[in-house]
Amino acid sequence: MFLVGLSGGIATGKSTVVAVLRELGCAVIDADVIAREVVQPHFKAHQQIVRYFGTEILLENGEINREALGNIIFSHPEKRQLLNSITHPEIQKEMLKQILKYFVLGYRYVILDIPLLFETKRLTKFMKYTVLVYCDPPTQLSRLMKRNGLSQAEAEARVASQLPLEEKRKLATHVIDNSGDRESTRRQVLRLHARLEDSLDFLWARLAAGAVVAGLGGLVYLLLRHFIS
Ligand SMILES: CC(C)(COP(=O)(O)OP(=O)(O)OC[C@H]1O[C@@H](n2cnc3c(N)ncnc32)[C@H](O)[C@@H]1O)[C@@H](O)C(=O)NCCC(=O)NCCS
Ligand SMILES: Nc1ncnc2c1ncn2[C@@H]1O[C@H](COP(=O)(O)OP(=O)(O)OP(=O)(O)O)[C@@H](O)[C@H]1O
Repeated sequence: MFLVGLSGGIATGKSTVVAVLRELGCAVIDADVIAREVVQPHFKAHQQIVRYFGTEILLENGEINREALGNIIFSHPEKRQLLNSITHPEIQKEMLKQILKYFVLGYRYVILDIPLLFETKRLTKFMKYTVLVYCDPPTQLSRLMKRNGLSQAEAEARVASQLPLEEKRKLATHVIDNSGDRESTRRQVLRLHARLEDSLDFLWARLAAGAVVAGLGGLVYLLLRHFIS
């Protein structure tokens, strides 16, 4: 089994790409979804967030007010660091559990959608491939402003809280450019999927070649033993 890391910048289109991969039957683990689960009331991370950020970041029902917490952490790097140090270990534990589940179910590769994959450098070494969902910076900004109802300054602060896309581009093994329409992105995802499947055939071919070499070696050994004795 191998792992494929999928990342991007904020609002560059990771979820849009993941929707197509899921349609194609791929196993995908979404770090943003897990990040929402691990901060539900009664979880350890929830208590720690309230301890450090105060009850003013809670909604009336006790859940985290994500908008309020976002406004704080995207404009204060040290508070963002603190939130990351609370949530990231919990997110990674849950991701590991889900990887094991897919392994047991017999999936041959799992795609991990991790927004901060390239920022959290030690994670990339577990990935056979890394996919960057890219879109040009003006498009990224306008999609983010529109989707989250943010001002230009607010959207820029969120983009600036991550490694620049051009840096991530250099680190990724594959790039999907989502600057165009959804159809163009879909075609690129289909190509990526075909490559992942080909790479599986390649792995099986290597395993088969290994088995043949081992078999031949065994045969030569038996023949030698027979003729020598
Ligand atoms: C700050 C929070 C409350 C904002 O919640 P909200 O529902 O508005 O956004 P959502 O969770 O859907 O995230 C949207 C995008 O914001 C970006 N983002 C989220 N957290 C961070 C962060 N700590 N640093 C940089 N970018 C981030 C990612 O690109 C992500 O895809 C939330 O993102 C959060 O709890 N973040 C900390 C956990 C984290 O690092 N999540 C990212 C996945 S590992
Ligand atoms: N090719 C496209 N054409 C037009 N709009 C798009 C396209 N791709 C994505 N969008 C829109 O841009 C916004 C961001 O896309 P999406 O939610 O897929 O990004 P994301 O990277 O998953 O975001 P996040 O960083 O919040 O996780 C959404 O409102 C989505 O509908």
